[in-house]
Amino acid sequence: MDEVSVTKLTFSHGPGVAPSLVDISLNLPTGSRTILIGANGAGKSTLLQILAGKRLITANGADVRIKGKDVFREYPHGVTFLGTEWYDYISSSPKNASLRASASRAMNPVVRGDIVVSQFLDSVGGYRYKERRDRLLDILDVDLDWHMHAISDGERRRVQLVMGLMQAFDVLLLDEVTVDLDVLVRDDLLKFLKEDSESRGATIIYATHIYDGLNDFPTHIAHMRLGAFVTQPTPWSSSHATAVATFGARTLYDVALQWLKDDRDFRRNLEKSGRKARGARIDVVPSDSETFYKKYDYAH
Ligand SMILES: Nc1ncnc2c1ncn2[C@@H]1O[C@H](COP(=O)(O)OP(=O)(O)OP(=O)(O)O)[C@@H](O)[C@H]1O
Repeated sequence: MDEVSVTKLTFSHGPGVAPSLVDISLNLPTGSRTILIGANGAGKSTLLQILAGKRLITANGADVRIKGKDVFREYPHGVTFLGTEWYDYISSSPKNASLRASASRAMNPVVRGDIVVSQFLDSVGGYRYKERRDRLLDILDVDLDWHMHAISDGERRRVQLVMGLMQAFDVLLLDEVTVDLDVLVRDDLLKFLKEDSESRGATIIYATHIYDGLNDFPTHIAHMRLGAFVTQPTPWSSSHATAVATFGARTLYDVALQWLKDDRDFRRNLEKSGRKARGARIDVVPSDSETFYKKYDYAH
């Protein structure tokens, strides 16, 4: 049985809004580590949020399962979603529903308040996972005596990651959260996640735009464009020869670059055939906003 399986998933963010995911299907084996690659807006976060049970889908024939369980009916234990919000970090397990609810109300003021990291981590159950928490404190180089209101964004992110990862997961849904980590901490974190996945058979899906230092991490890579897979999750090998044979490029970075160039060409072709274009506009008539702001521009 696949650890994660999705069949015929189409999802729109609202009535009348164009779908962000179109007829997605995927199957990921236990212990796999998949990198989702795609331009901004490709649908990576939406897919991860649906897998995390954070977005409801209408009954349109889609089937979304983790560990064999339908994520909308019987949410499986052991799934962790790490996004950019603090309350994302409380495990999706129903056991934590009340903690998640209070976290979503109270977390943002708390994490910027005058609370010491050790107390903060205990307040979200850190004492239950001491051994793993301590390992993460070392890896993420976090000082238990830091005051949450007096640390940098990157340091706050590190505390956030300790909190999110201290409970062992079976499936980790990771929506780019390493952007403000320094490269050494990021590298140590990726090593930890890889080792953790290998030793416990945990499955990871990771959406990112940072491919440096990631070549040895995934077991699979996938390419999303306009809410669909252009390349389904496909086994990845860090051997240059195998990567060239399968994907036509030597490194993950080169593969991603090629895929994103393909995406841009694809979009430009769509624009040529009538889709609304992006980028600078060569308007002859000034827009209403330009006329308005020019009129009240006292700087000149
Ligand atoms: N809350 C929302 N309401 C309406 N549309 C949304 C909402 N969130 C995302 N979308 C749209 O859904 C599409 C997919 O967005 P999504 O955030 O999943 O992309 P992504 O691949 O994660 O992008 P990025 O790399 O920028 O994070 C985009 O076209 C986006 O405009």
